[in-house]
Amino acid sequence: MKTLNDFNFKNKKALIRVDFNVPLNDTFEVTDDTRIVSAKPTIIKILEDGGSCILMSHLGRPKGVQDAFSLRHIADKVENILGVEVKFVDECVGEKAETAAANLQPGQILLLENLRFHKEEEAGDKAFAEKLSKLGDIYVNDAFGTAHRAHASTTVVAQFFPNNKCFGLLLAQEIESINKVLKTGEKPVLAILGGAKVSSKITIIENILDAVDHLIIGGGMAFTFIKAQGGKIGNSICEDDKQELALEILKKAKEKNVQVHIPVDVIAADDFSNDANTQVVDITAIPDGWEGVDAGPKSRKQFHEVVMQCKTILWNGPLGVFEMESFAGGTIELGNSIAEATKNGAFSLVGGGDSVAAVKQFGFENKVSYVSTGGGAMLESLEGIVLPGIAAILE
Ligand SMILES: Nc1ncnc2c1ncn2[C@@H]1O[C@H](COP(=O)(O)OP(=O)(O)O)[C@@H](O)[C@H]1O
Ligand SMILES: O=C(OP(=O)(O)O)[C@H](O)COP(=O)(O)O
Repeated sequence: MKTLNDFNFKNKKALIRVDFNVPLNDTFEVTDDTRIVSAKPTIIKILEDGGSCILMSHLGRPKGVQDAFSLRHIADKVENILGVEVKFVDECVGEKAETAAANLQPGQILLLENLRFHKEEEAGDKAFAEKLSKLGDIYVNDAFGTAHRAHASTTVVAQFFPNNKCFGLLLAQEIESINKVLKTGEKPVLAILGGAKVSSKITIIENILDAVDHLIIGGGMAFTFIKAQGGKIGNSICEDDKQELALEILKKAKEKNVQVHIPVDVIAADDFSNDANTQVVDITAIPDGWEGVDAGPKSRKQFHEVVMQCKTILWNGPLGVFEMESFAGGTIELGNSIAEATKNGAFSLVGGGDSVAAVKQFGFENKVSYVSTGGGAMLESLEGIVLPGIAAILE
């Protein structure tokens, strides 16, 4: 696996795919700069070698050229974080971009305009990728968050650098942390899957059964499993067409000696609002008109005990509707348990858009071993798929 450290960038132009798809507010300020900060080590290493950096990224999902999605909005923020002047060019291919890249001197940084202003980017167009490739001498992919997309800049462009392509430090670190869970994780290994996207996560459960000793199925995910086993779930969220698969997963887990932990009690609410009436009920007997919105006290205790026994912990998906203060308790307690286990030496990996938001909101960011910069990308990796952006470097 070629990484940045296998190259010396002296007098070389690095064409770096970063994922600067960061959230912006109404006045175009970056509200979460994690992805920019995470790309810094790669950029600095190249500059310190005596090379220059051409940064390319998408931002959002624009339809054609839309100023609201211009990377110009984040250029100052990038400059600020890197501590080096960032030149911006309002194109990513063609004469203007090529001239700007050609004029770049060692130690300088150029930020290209949003790749998705060209439909060829998402189409994985070869001619477009070739135009991008003209800008640099060495291709570096450091965009883990977009590694599950087979786009021109993440995948196709690599073929124009057969001997001059490598992973950036962030991407290498992300791969390593996923491997720590799936391949080399110290036992017992625990996966905690919560949240709401049952259909997109249920395939992940199947895939990771070989890698884990314990599995916690919490949050909105739990109800499909409870209903499939004959429990009464009231108005709780459920994906009826996945019930059979849920039973199959429980059967497979048993065959593979994976211990599955599903909440035994829940906080049920009579309305999907922060000030709904609530009661703690058995998860298999939720009254009609009520829905499970957070883990109950017995479940929290049960999960704490499981977490504390495990040496490798993967967490994706909150245990309740954490966006509402009244239903954040289960997620916070789980975060505390994982923080405590990590302090005692466990390796913990958290990923997923909402899970990472929860981790940051409740201050666990520095108390877990690794917070992934990818949502979809991390989930797809856990399904055992070699992501196209990663495969393109390995080929
Ligand atoms: N019991 C529940 N009922 C309804 N929604 C839930 C429940 N538990 C968690 N959720 C919701 O799940 C969402 C996050 O799920 P998901 O998108 O699968 O997680 P991630 O983005 O971390 O992968 C949150 O918005 C949260 O409110
Ligand atoms: O934010 C991203 O993905 P994520 O929301 O799954 O973490 C990536 O930048 C990919 O963006 P896309 O889902 O528009 O291809």
